[in-house]
Amino acid sequence: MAALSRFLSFIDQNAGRFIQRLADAVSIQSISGNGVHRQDVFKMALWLQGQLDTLGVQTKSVDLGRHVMDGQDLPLPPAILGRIGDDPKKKTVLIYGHYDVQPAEKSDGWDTEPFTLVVDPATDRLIGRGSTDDKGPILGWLNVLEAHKALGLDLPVNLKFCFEGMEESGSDGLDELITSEVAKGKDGWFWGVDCVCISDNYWLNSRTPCITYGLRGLAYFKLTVSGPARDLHSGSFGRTVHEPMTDLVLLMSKLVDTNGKILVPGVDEMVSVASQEEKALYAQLDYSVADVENAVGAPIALSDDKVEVLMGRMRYPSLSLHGIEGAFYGAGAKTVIPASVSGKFSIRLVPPQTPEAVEPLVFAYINAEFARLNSKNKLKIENLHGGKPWVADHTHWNYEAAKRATEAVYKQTPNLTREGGSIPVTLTFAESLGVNVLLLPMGRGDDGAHSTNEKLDKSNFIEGSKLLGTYLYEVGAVNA
Ligand SMILES: NCC(=O)N[C@@H](Cc1c[nH]cn1)C(=O)O
Ligand SMILES: [Zn+2]
Ligand SMILES: [Zn+2]
Repeated sequence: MAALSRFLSFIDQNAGRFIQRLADAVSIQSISGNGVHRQDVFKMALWLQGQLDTLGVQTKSVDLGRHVMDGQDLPLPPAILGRIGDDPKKKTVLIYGHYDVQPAEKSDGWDTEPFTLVVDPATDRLIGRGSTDDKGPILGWLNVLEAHKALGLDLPVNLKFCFEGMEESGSDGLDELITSEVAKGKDGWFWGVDCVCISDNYWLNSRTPCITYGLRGLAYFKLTVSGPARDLHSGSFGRTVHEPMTDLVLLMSKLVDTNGKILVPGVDEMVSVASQEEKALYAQLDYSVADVENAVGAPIALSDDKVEVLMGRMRYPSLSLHGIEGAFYGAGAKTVIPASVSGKFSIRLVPPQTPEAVEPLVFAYINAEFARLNSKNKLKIENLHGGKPWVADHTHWNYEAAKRATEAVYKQTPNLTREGGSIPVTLTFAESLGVNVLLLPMGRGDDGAHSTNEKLDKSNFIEGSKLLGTYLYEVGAVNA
């Protein structure tokens, strides 16, 4: 049997063990967004490095220094770099993924314990935090490596790996590592890379695989309004002082309208209007308004027009309000006037927008709106983190290889998409290595990444592992 067929059979035969390995990974609470779980992120890094070592990958754990998060000085989780194979006749593919996850508590509304992988026998879903974002895809690469090692097969390409533990919280330290390695030339870890593959996004729906050539960028803001020296009794001080929460809610209400239009002057206007030709590309995609409503679990799409909905996700910027720190949110009816409250919101950016171009518009607008309130409270605006949008050449051989692999595994033509989310390091790889970057997702559009009951369908994990391996064979066969 040819190498590829043996690889594919091995994945099917070992599905049970692969799911158990995913359960082991999910059980490590590698939440990067707070200090409480930082040691778990380190534990996850060690676990991942151990797996790669066992599978014959030469690895190194790179210390990325320290950073301050919510006033706490914390060690940054390491980048786990790896390489296997150095045959000059073969192409070299760089794989990126992240081993950190978003926070999750059962009380958020999960039906099961978030860090215990549950295999639902009724739906064949693998439910748990990180199952689809991004532990499932990372383990897909481990499955490919294990199959080749166990079968004594040579990999069709040389592989390099870069796995980070801070993606969900701004990728601190990673850009510096990549640029310093690139500056070392032939001695750098990324020397000789021909293309990059990232599996860290989702199909548009739950039936059609896709390959992705664009990501939105991000500018994340924190808006703090403070007044009294301490929290106040609303009976004693209501209507006697300027209340921070009132000011903050008024400011937050002026950022975006209920149809998604961004109200910060100049932000929406930076983006060109789509031509009829471009709209035709969105019309071709296998997608419907029902797909978005199914993914979010309610009939709340902003438009009945599929093209408008798709462009809202892929082609236009969006502004979302995320939360208010310091506000009363518990059960009961506490009659407090909070002394200081911070609103969090972010803008997803598309070309030609950049965080640097958008930030002054946001600051100027909010300062002007705050001045109109004639409040004696104090306002502070911070830009917490951000990243530029990215668009790739989808006619490149890297995309052609991914398309052939998808057709071979799924017997379907993939949707060619731009993703609404952000992976800031993508642009760093594209610019500093000067090579083509491809996004090859494993999970479906209804996986609920970042949400409650996050899942990866078993078939997506298993067929997705086959896809990643088949893609490597297709790259190995390219003559460019
Ligand atoms: N799977 C990619 C992803 O979820 N990226 C995050 C990145 C991010 C930035 N700040 C917080 N998270 C995203 O929200 O798009
Ligand atoms: Zn991710
Ligand atoms: Zn994520």
